[in-house]
Amino acid sequence: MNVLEWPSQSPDLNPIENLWKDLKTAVHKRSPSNLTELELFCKEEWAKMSVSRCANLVESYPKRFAAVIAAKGGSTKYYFMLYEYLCTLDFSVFYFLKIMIIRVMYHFAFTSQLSVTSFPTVFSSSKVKHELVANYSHLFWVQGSRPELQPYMLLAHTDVVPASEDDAWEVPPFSGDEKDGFIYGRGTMDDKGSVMGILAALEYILMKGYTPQRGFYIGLGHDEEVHGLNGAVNIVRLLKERGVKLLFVLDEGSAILDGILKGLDGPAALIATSEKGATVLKLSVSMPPSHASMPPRETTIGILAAAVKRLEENPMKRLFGLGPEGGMFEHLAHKFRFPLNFVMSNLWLFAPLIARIMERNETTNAFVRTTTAVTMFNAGVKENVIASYAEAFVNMRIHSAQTLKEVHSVQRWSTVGDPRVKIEVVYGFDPLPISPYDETSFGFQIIKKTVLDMFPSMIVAPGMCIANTDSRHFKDLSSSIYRFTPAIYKPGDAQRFHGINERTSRENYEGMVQFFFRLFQNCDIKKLPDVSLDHN
Ligand SMILES: CCCCCCCCCCCCCCCC(=O)N[C@@H](Cc1ccccc1)C(=O)O
Repeated sequence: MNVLEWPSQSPDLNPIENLWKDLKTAVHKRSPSNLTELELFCKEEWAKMSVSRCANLVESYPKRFAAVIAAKGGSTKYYFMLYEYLCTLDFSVFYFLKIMIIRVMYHFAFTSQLSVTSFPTVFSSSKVKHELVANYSHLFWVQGSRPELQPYMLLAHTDVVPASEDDAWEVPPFSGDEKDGFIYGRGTMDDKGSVMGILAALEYILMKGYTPQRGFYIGLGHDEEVHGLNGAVNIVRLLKERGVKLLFVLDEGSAILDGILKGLDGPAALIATSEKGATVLKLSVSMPPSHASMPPRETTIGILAAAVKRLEENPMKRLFGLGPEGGMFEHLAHKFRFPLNFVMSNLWLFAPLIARIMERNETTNAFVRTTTAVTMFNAGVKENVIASYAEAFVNMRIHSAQTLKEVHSVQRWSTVGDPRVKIEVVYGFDPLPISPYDETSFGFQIIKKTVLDMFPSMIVAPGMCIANTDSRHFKDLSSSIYRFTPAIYKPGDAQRFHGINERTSRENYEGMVQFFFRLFQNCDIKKLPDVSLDHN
């Protein structure tokens, strides 16, 4: 028998993928509540698979071949049917499986479709070297005509958090549908918009025959939403092995805010010069299980629930003004309406007052303190058994004026405050260093100039990223790391990140392409006013 080479992760060529889909649908409908049930339901549903279903799938082979050949090896309707289905799965036992499969599929769509059809010049230009890192991340090197100039790097990521249609999206989250001038879909803001914006700008500048003087890298991670430990970390490792040092790095993490900061006249472009630290703590309580008819005075669930409640009722202390957000508000002060302009210019006096106002809103509260979010709570196996084990996960984002060590000790000794609650650190890292933003900082000034080229009257100020980005892995390659996407966000938009109805306006997307197109050229300017070109 002649055994042909077979692309194992090509869902449109492998009908077995459809059977996996059938199996998952059937098991999902039965809602297994633990691993034993999951295994049992899988076996039972697998045994029910009909011979005719298998025969039909095998018969579809010739059509699949024809479709793949017609798509020149690209994706076909068989792939997309399966993909669409996967996007409808909810958060359940399939959560991790789903992330993994969706990631593989996105990669598949990305490499096979985008490269050939959407960005032909990028992928065929002799100036561009493209390589896959850790199988799914992309590293581009765009050769400059002056190798003596230090390169810079743009970052974005192709992976996304899950989205469920059950969550009442206005359009299906993976449709990419356009409605009222907005492109909807998971990833449009975080962070496929940037991926497409950067590549479209590169395609365009190459098509125009522009040869950049300063070489640059583009890194597109595939696992930012799960820490970037394979994508960004391996890109950094490769660059380190090659002895690369970067003039500056630009990633997602802040934007142009319009109407979000109350009292500010007009939109402000906030170029984040740092990002918060983070830690996840696992709290757990154990005790022997017992019969629900003879409950102990306190249960694992009750003890843990009380600890979690204490965490929510005792937020970390206010630190407003002691980190880079202080500089941000001082820069913006003169653009606030009276009396806020006076208040903001005198943070040394008014910071505690402003902090109290800002903490009332969940977005601005993130600038005031280390935040505490209880994100997962698991306990119990049966409704008439006292749970022997309860666990909760607490996600904290650490304010720049605090350290990881300090946060851990506060939680351990004062807030949780119950020795029966075991506290384990799942992971943690300190707030990131503050990148320079004075007149001699090339990266900051070039990003600012590019914003001003597009929006001449825009307020531009250093900002702070309240979440985390892949750029944190690059701190050994550059001391100038900035987080900024040239998109305009209005009230309500912050909630679309990881939420429902994620979308980008046509203008924002076009602005993104324009921004990177101009940035590529601005990085070639000979001299900043009174600055040396290669300052880092
Ligand atoms: C003053 C008002 C500010 C309003 C902010 C408006 C939004 C500005 C853009 C924000 C972009 C945020 C980008 C976030 C990327 C992201 O989600 N990263 C993830 C990374 C991560 C993954 C797993 C565990 C820890 C960390 C995250 O931070 O959760």
